[in-house]
Amino acid sequence: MANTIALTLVTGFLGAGKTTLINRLLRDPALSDTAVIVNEFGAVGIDHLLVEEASDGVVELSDGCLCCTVRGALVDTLLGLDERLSNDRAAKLRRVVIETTGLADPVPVLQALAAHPALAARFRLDGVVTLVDCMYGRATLEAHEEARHQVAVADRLLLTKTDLVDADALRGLKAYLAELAPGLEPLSVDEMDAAALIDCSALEIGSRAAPVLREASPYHDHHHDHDHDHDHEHGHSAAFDTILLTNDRPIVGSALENFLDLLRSQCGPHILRLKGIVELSGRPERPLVVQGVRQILHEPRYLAEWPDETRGVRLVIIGTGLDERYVRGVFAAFVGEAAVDTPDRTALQDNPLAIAGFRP
Ligand SMILES: Nc1nc2c(ncn2[C@@H]2O[C@H](COP(=O)(O)OP(=O)(O)OP(=O)(O)O)[C@@H](O)[C@H]2O)c(=O)[nH]1
Repeated sequence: MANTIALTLVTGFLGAGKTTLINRLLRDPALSDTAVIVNEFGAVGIDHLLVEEASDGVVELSDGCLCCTVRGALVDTLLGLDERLSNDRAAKLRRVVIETTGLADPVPVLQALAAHPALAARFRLDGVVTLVDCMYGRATLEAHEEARHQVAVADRLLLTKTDLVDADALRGLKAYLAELAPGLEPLSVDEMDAAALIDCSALEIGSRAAPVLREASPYHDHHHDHDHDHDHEHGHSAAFDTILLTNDRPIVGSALENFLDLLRSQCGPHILRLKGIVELSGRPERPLVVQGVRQILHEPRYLAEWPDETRGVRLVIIGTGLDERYVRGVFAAFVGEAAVDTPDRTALQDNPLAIAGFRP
């Protein structure tokens, strides 16, 4: 079975909409021959919980960022994919979609895939699909080299959140993207079926990635941080902090609202991404998914059911220059665990701004 499985790398900065696209892909009957590999960043895996069909066909690759520490794990996962899937899915397998973390530089991942003889014999790179968030795309691209690499090597550029910007902003972003990836016409992610969006077989594949691959040294000298709790600093353009906040009891809706509101007002410029699964005390049977990208909180939604046994509150905050002690102190206050030297919740809640949608 030589070289028959198409590989698609889905990339895009934090919060660009990768998981949303993956969920669309998984619902598309045209992709029943597809397996998805979801890469997690940081000490906690939330993404795989948000991938709705967390059953056969979805393989979680956790505890590291694909572009550095888990390249070996990716190779192993691809080579051992048959054992991870049902016989039926393995027999039908024609495509593998790899969702990278938002911070991943796709170049070393592509290098790892291209350089491995056993992989090269079984898989062919169909394309790199890069999602760009129309709200924050420009600022993100200007600030983060990884994001520019994601665009530079894209075979297909997909614009997300076009519904949140006006025509002028969209034109401006497209002009900027045309400088980074000349000749590549961005498509809106809503423009066609999910399967068609990721199918790059008609394009001249590899042509965009090739020069970047040639320029980059195959094993650039990373500072590897295998712990991955904080200081995700290994060749990325800046240090990224990840803070995991957990509490094993449900939280009151208004306390969650006020916590998030305070967090955004006090730490907003330092937050790149916030996501979590929350048990609200008024509605414990269904988990609330909280999503934030920079200062914007997206509409929270309830999942139909809990994806695993864990209850309570799980929130991940990824950012730069975050004051972890402050964030933990405020969280502890809102979940009722204030220590002596942390702020009092009543004082913190004295905040007139409320975020719609959190009350059950
Ligand atoms: N309005 C709007 N919201 C969107 C769109 N695409 C994604 N979102 C929302 O943006 C938030 C982040 O989307 P995700 O799909 O989780 O983004 P991601 O790229 O997987 O995020 P990371 O895994 O953190 O890198 C979610 O609340 C989505 O519902 C879009 O086209 N329009």
